[in-house]
Amino acid sequence: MTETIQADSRAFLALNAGSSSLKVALFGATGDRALVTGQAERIGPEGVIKLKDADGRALPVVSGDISNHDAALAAIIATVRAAFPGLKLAAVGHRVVHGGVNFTAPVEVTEAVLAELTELSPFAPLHQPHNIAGIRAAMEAFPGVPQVACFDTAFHRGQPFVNDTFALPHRYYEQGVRRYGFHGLSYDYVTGEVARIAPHLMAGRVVVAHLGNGASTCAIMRGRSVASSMGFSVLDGLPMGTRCGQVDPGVILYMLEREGLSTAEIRDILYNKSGLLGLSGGLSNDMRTLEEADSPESHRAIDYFVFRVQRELGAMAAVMGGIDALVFCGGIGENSRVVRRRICERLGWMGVEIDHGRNAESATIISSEFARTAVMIVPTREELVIVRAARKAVGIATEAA
Ligand SMILES: Nc1ncnc2c1ncn2[C@@H]1O[C@H](COP(=O)(O)OP(=O)(O)O)[C@@H](O)[C@H]1O
Ligand SMILES: CC(=O)OP(=O)(O)O
Ligand SMILES: [Mg+2]
Repeated sequence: MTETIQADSRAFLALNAGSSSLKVALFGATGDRALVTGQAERIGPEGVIKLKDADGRALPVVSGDISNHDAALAAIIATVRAAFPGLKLAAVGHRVVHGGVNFTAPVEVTEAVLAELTELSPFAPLHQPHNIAGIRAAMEAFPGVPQVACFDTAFHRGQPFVNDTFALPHRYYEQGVRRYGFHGLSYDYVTGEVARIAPHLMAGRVVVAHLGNGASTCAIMRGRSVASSMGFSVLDGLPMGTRCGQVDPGVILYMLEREGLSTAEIRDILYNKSGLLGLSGGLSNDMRTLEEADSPESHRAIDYFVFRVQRELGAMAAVMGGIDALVFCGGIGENSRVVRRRICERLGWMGVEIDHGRNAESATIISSEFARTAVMIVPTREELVIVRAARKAVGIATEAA
């Protein structure tokens, strides 16, 4: 069946709790090939768990309950344990969405670190509590094994002040009310891949569109993040599965003053009831379902999504004075040919022109031969970035990708 991990070998587990998914990967001490990859997706009543070994064979799932993130995590750990009896881990790496001002690099988790991360939960309520629960669950399941937290915000921390701040009284900046940006583990991986596949492009101006259940864009100049569409919390920028993306703050005042809503009710609207779900009149937060529905409600949601991605990509190119490459990643960016095509059709003015055949095949390079701007698809591997950090934390050098 599955490849066996020898008793003396050291394995690394990566956990990545997204808003709609819980992704997992098991790696050996070296190499980029995972022994197991998989995920619980559409977490909720219709959720499913799929795990496969290095050869793509499905692992038998131990428990199918994935009505919430905790149940999904328990089922995933049980499944991995059953597939690798006697599994010994050298470290577990975790995606942690918010690292605030202080966490600018991966860190080994202690109770003090957990306390600080818990303080940041209100700014990423769909993620941070699951990230922290994942760390606690892994501490319990694998006692004594180092837990390494890897931050989505870290990749962006070197951004220039003008992209890092809001135009609020300066004391807010001092208090840590900043434009952090997220999806940094994904952008880190994509940056490495573009540098490997097309080094001349990474030496220039690259715009990445991470389009998943959460979505953001990032402007990357000579390999460094200089701007991102997400801000202080994971709400800003693009519309997402259930999150609103950019809204005029006056709308929040309207909800408070005119509608008399409580902060809990407003939080629920902004995080859970908006985005594709809200726009489609409650039809779905899932792009696959919306594409299949082909109804006025689904069109409304997809049209807005495409329009806002177009706007944000234009903004990212503008802050760099132009663009050399556009890269798609995330569940929608990697898989939805229709959304990619529709976005790219609106970006001809910035030299984007795709080859429809390559786009239909989801090829690595989908721009047409003579297009001024390269367009690429890079399936993101946040779990690999996490495992590389976990290996580093326990003193195993990671070979160059
Ligand atoms: N084949 C596909 N076509 C269109 N959308 C897809 C496809 N596969 C996945 N998606 C979309 O990707 C999104 C989930 O992205 P993902 O990056 O996995 O989520 P998360 O943000 O939870 O990590 C969902 O909206 C899903 O519908
Ligand atoms: C930061 C964020 O929105 O993450 P995800 O896309 O995994 O929900
Ligand atoms: Mg994700």
